[in-house]
Amino acid sequence: MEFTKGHGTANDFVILPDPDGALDLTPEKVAAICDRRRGLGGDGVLRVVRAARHPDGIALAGEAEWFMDYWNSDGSFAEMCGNGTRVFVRYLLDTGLATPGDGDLPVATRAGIVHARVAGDAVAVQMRRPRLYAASTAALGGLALPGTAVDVGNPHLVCPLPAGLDLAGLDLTRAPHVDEDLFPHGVNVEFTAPGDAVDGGDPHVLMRVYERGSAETLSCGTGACAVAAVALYDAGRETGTVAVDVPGGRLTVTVDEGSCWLSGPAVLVATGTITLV
Ligand SMILES: N[C@@H](CCC[C@H](N)C(=O)O)C(=O)O
Repeated sequence: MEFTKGHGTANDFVILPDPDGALDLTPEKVAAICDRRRGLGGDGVLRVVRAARHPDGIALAGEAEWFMDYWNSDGSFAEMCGNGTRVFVRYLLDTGLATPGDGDLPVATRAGIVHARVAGDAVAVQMRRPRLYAASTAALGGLALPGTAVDVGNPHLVCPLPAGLDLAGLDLTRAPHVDEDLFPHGVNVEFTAPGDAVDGGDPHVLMRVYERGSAETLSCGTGACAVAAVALYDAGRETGTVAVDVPGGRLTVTVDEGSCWLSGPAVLVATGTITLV
């Protein structure tokens, strides 16, 4: 079958077109596709299905033609993927499955409808406003790092590093330990440090992430939204724009009264065919 490879700030995905939902995709097949040695390699799979043809999308079919069926690289599902949605939109437009109309392009996801806007290399998606809901801790290599739990449609724990700890030096080859009662379905853990001042005086944050279901990735869009919401809260603000630098590049997050815009580059890099066994 056909595939396309794409990424958003080096968060990379294998895109599988399956308009009628006919593909027998299983966790094992997704894990095999995402294997970086034995497969194509990717942080996740984006299956492109008509909303009306997927059980998780059918209720949204009146609002969006396409459903982003997102899978993590270990074969698990997630409710939402910010960078994935941005790459998904790039794919819809480049392949002509959607046309850039006058308004925003709606995409159905497990976390509801997301609206997208394209400007040159950048794709921006409007998601729900992040909700800060609990204090918790991530344990990493003997360190106990306090953080804030944030719901962006999927779960996050944002842990600003104490002064003196080097973000680049963290060992993220293993999953941080988290409170399994607070996060019964797992959690994405973001570690942050303050960035240099940026023009306009908006907050600027450096971030690394250990993703549920995909281990360390070079970027996480929903994670950047969670990090931005915490940075604004810490600055005594409810709304504003935050530059979030991840190992794969820069994401810009604007939190307003009712939503959160995530913007950054989204590119397609290869197409080909694979045999799914
Ligand atoms: N990289 C994504 C998030 C993907 C889902 C996550 N691993 C989860 O299980 O919630 C993003 O860009 O948001």
